[in-house]
Amino acid sequence: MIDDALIAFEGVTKTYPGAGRAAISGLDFRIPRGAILTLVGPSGCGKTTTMKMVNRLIEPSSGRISLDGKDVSKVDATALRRSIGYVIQQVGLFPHHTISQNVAAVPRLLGWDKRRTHDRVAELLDLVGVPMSDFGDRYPAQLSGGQAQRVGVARALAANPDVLLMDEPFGAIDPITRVELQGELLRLQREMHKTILFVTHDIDEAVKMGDRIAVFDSNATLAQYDTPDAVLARPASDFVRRFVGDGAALQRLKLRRISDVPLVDFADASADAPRIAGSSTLHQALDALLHSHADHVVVTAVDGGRPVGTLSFDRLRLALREAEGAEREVAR
Ligand SMILES: Nc1ncnc2c1ncn2[C@@H]1O[C@H](COP(=O)(O)OP(=O)(O)OP(=O)(O)O)[C@@H](O)[C@H]1O
Repeated sequence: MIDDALIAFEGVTKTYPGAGRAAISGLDFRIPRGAILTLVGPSGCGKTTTMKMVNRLIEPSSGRISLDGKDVSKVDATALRRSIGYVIQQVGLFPHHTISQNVAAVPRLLGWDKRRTHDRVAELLDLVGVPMSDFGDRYPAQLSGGQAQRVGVARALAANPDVLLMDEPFGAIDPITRVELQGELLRLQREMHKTILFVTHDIDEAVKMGDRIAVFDSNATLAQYDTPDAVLARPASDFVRRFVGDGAALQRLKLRRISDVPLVDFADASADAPRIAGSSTLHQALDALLHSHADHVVVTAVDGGRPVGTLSFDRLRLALREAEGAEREVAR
């Protein structure tokens, strides 16, 4: 809902001093409260510039950015930055401070008392899977990249900000840990409902993490702002189509759960059909189908594994087409 936008860009352009062209131009978009917006695009298209204008690390050349209805250029920059969580790729932990001290940085600046700060740090370190009892007294150099990134997330959340800015937060992490961290952030977000601006150059990550995606093109403009499914199903331009690349249909299967699709009675299920939980994605169902000789999977209930129906390859394909049709109806 437009009225519930927490962050709004209106006609925002940034040209760096001496630069021949704008780093980003004519930006207009809104981020609904509690949503994750992923900013994606090729290197140098202006993603980081866009993000840094929200907490005024960079000032726009023209246009207006508002946060909860307030023009950010009218808010004290230090107070603004303390009210917004910020996570970057290189983590940026203070090397000579312990993990606990790092997470406590903003609460200290805000004048929280010792007890409150300690309890908050302990709560957050537990939440991100680097418990204070094991890690609190270590220094950043004594952590793995994945652990340091978790601490970076805890630090950004310390003062419970409404908004999180995340600039390629998992960009330097190995692929397995990266998938783990993505899953954990999504799990946290289901409880936290923060408004998150998440920069990535990886379209797969943008699709997985975003409630909405903003695709920037190499001309420093917004090429498409839409749901991940709509970007994959209906790229707004040749540029977006090329950027999305091959495999858009497969990607879309990752966005739907088996439980969203009407199932067929399991009475006729063949004995060698693979079994898969209804909470799995259609992509996982297809993977199971391709690994078996059966033409359907048996879908089981999340609690207890009781069979609740079957899903065939044809039904899976139909489900994707129907979803596309329904979206077109909504778009009209
Ligand atoms: N401080 C600066 N001074 C001058 N030009 C800059 C500055 N920061 C960025 N730029 C230029 O602005 C453009 C956008 O840069 P930005 O860092 O926002 O892109 P990006 O999409 O985040 O790129 P990447 O994915 O490579 O990090 C680039 O052409 C860059 O060279």
